[in-house]
This record gives sequence, structure tokens and C-alpha cells, in this order.
Amino acid sequence: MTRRHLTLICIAALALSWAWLPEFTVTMFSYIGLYSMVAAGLVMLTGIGGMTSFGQAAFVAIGAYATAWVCTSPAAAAALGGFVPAGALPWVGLVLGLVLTFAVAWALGAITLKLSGHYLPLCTIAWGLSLYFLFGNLEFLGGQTGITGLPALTVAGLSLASPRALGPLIWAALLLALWALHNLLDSREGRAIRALKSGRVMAESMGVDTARYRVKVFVLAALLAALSGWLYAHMQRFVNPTPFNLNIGIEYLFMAVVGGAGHLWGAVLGATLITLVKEQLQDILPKLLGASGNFEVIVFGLLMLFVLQRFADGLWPTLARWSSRFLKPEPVRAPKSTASLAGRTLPPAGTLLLESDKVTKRFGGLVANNAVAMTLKAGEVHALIGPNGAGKSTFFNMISGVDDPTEGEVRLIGETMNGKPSRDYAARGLGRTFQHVRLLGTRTVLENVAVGAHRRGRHGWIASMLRLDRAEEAALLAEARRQIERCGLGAYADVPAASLALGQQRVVEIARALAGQPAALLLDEPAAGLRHLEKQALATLLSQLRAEGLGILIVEHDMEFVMNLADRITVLEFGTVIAEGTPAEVQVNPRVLDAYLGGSDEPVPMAA
Ligand SMILES: Nc1ncnc2c1ncn2[C@@H]1O[C@H](COP(=O)(O)OP(=O)(O)OP(=O)(O)O)[C@@H](O)[C@H]1O
Repeated sequence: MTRRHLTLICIAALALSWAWLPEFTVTMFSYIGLYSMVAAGLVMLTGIGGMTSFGQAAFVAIGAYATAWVCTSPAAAAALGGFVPAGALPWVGLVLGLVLTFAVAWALGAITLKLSGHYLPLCTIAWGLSLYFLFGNLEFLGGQTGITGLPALTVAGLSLASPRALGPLIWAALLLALWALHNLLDSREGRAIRALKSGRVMAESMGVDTARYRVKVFVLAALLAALSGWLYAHMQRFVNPTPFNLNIGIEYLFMAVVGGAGHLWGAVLGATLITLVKEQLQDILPKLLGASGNFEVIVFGLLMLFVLQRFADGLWPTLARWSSRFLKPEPVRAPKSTASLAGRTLPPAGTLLLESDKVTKRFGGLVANNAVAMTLKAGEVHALIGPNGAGKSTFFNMISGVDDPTEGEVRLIGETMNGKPSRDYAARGLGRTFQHVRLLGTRTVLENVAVGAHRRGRHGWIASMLRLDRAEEAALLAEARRQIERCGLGAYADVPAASLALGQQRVVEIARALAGQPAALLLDEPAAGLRHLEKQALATLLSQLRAEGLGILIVEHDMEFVMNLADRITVLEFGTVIAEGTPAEVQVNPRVLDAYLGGSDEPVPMAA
């Protein structure tokens, strides 16, 4: 039995026993379904997307209040002109709630998600509080008293007035949402979402508009919260501000984190545990202590501390590890595809790919790059060398859009790129690796390399959620596998990237860059950490790429490697170009000798 089978059995058992479960249990399960929906949004937002929000309860409130207003307000009835039958009003309320949430979340996200570090969570607290007080103070929403008299939902003439009748709809909505989110994460778009937490610079360099993706994840989480609010309102049949306060926002976050913020089912686990534990504590503690009070909050807080201390990644990973002892792993299905990916015709050999025209970068008083002029042509390997701190990595950042030059111009295949983000460089044909490896360590080598092919796919979020992207996804994964094999790492394609040696991880970065089909390839210390034979294999691969017409710019400290491979070398010292020429010319250049050996007349001992 696999985990998927077990999940299906649990769902079937719940569905079959639903009619016989006690009323209290049914109500509990219905609440768990509602909370899980919000927590699943938080898993996407916080656990996977890396954006902490304490304010989700405010979006639940928008969903709940929108339908409450539509269903009860004479103004809404007048606006709808009596065309909508009473039974359909909640569905109008749902649409209004989702539209409002979309607009509010997009606006809030566009403003607050630019903030980083602890400013973002602080902001979510701020707008969570603002919206909560807004609902309590709006006269037409009933102020602190709220709105009563909401109708029950009706589906196909069936009234869903009790939790026993509404619960299946709640769980159907939850399971559908989990399925769609699972599909999204298991796609090209999902890989980009996973990169938001720790790999934004990398993802941008692979062509992902990370700011836009962050807002989209934020809106998605908000929409799930609003859907939960809509169902909640029609289960309670009244709304007031209390269930949407900041405490509840914090509790939602607890659910995601305790369950396992990086896992969708962690949301369900967290929501179940926290709901049940709170309920039990509320029952047991007053009896134990012989006094009434909110003791459960104190014990609950201590329990949270214990769980988070003991299980930093939440309980789901531990449960998954434990269950894998008796559950079979899911069979790996290698999808076949005939879909073709967006491609690029490489410019002919000798074409000027990259030009830096007097590029200067100042950090305050420090001039890291001083009027650096350099070119890279198709079909050549150009090496950039220099002692530590010479400004090589800074220059790489200038010519790849990670940072902007203070002065000077960068041109890529004839187009001025100053001020453009690195994803535009990727779109124009630039692929790169990083000095400090930037991989998604817990994801497989295959997934990491597939991130590099992001730009070559077309399907968006909705198509991914509905699994309409399968042919393209198979083609992307096949292309990633092809590049991994080409780089000699075929045996490691399905293991987590972090389990590879550092040198191999650098090669994974090369495969990732190649998956984007670049015309110009920037490699930052690709040979560092490789053994002799691995270096030889890398040199062979780079020579082959050069023969295919790629232009390769390489920063490398291994002089033997550079001298044997490069066609041209540019030498930087203190941010200034001190020499440029063939390896033979550079090795005997007095300024280079001075920079490397402090004035010795011996040739630089670099050539093999
Ligand atoms: N963000 C920054 N703020 C201030 N100074 C910086 C910044 N980035 C780099 N520098 C400085 O710019 C200079 C060039 O650094 P850079 O990392 O580009 O050198 P490098 O040639 O790549 O060195 P290495 O070979 O050791 O990686 C160094 O003096 C460094 O301290």
C-alpha cells in the first residue's frame, strides 16, 4: 500500500461513516475542514513561498462578510434588482467575496511583499488588525454585533443547513483545493514557487518574475481563506468580527507550522491537532483545576513551544518518515512527451554576444569595478581572472542583471541592458552559475535543472492546477535529464541536490544553465571543488559547448584549467583591467606577474 492508497482509504472511511458519526464529531470535522483550507494557503505562502502572514483571518472575514451582506442587506437586494432568486444569493456572495479578496490581496501584496525580513510579518499584523477593526466599525456590516439571519446553502435543491449536510461540501472543496495545489507544486510553476523562499536571485536569473509570483501566491492563499470564510458564514448563519481577530490569524499560522509548513497535508494535520487539542483542553482543564478560566491558552502555548522546539519542520515530515516503514514508495512514472519546447537558434560564431563598456561599480567609497571593458563572442571561452577581491564576482553581477553598474553600459546581443532585471538577460540568451551554489537543496537534481528550463514552458497556474500541462512538463523534465546526463551526473538525477559534493553541485548549476538553452554562458568558479578527472570532464564539456557556438565567460582560480581552456583572458586587479590577451600573452605580461607573484620575473606558473 502506498501513501496515496492510505489517503484514499481515509477519505473513503470518513465519507462512508459520515452519516453515523455523532453530531459533535461531524461539527468538529467541518471546522477542521474550514481551518485546513486557510492553513493550506499558509503552507503555500509561508512554508513554501517563505512569506509569513499573521493576517489570514482578515481574508476569511472578507469571504464571510461579503456573503452575509449580499444575503441579508436590502441594499444588495436592490442592487441585484430582484433578478437573483433567494437560493442563489450565497453564490453571488461567494463571487463577490472572491473578487473583493482578489482585489484587496493584490493591492496589499503589491505593497507589502516588497518588504523583506521581519517587516513583512509586521505588516501582515498591521493590515490584519486594520481590517478586523474596519469590520467591527462599519455600520452597514452590523458593527460589533455583526450580521444575523444568513440563509443555509442550497445545492441542487438540497438545503445544507446543518454541519452534517454542509460538511461534505467543505471537505470536497478542501480536497479539490489540495489536489489543485499539489498539481501546481508538481509543475514548472511549482518549481518557481519553491524557489521564492531561498532562491530568488537564482530564479530571476532563470527567467522567473519572482515579485509577481510572490503576489500571486499571496492572492492564492487569500482566496483559499475567503472560500473558507464563505463556508464558515453559511455554517454559522451569522457573522461578527470576533472569529477574525489577530489571535485567530496567529492560530492559523500555528496550524500550518505545527503540521509542517512545507507540506500540504501538514495543513490538515496541524488543523486537526490544534482543533482537537484546544477542544480537549477547554473540557479537561476546568475539571482538573476546579476553576473556570482561559487556562487552555496557557497550556496550548506551552505545548506549541514544545512541538516547535522538538519538531522544527512540523509533525508531517516525522509522520511521513515513520509511515514509510510500512508504506511502499509511490511508483515513479516517467512521463513521455512529444511536446516541443521553445528553442533558440544560436548566433553564428564570432557574433558579439556580451559587451561591457566602461562598467564601473562603486560601493560607497570603494571602486569594485573601474571602467571595465570586455567582450564575449559566440564560439569562444573568455576567462576573467584576478586575485581575491579583484572585483570578478561584482562584474558578473553587473553583466547579468543582478546588480546595476554605477556607470557604463552593458549590451547583450546588441541590446542595452542597463536597468533591466536578470530575467530579461535570461530571456535574451544569458545563462549563469553562481560562485556560492544556489540550488534548492531538498529538491532533486532533476527538479533543480528543470528550473533552468522555466522560460521554455508556456503553461500557467490554472493549467498546472488542472494538469493540462503534462505533455509540456514531460518535455521539460526530459530536457533537464538530457542536460544532467550531458554533464555526467545522470546517476544523480533523482537524488536531493544537497546530497551531492560541492563540486558536483557546481556542475548541476551548469546543467541548469544549459537547460535554458543560452547563447552566452557565465560560469563563476565552475572547477572549484572538482577532482582532477572531473575537471578534465568539465573542460571537455566546455570545449564541446564552444564548438557548438556558445560564448562562455568563466571566472576561475585554477590557472591550469583556465590556461588550457580559454581563448582569451582578461585580468582584473583592484577592479581595473590590467591585461587582456591570449593565455600565452597574459602569462608573460609583467603587470600580471606583478599582481600574482609580487614582481617576480618568472612566468605565472599556470600552464599545464
Ligand atoms: N555589496 C557590497 N558592498 C560593499 N563592498 C562590496 C560588495 N560586494 C563586493 N564588495 C567589495 O568589492 C570588492 C570586489 O569583490 P568581489 O567579490 O567582486 O571580488 P572577487 O574578485 O570576486 O573576489 P573572490 O575571488 O575572492 O571571489 C571587494 O573589496 C569586496 O569587499
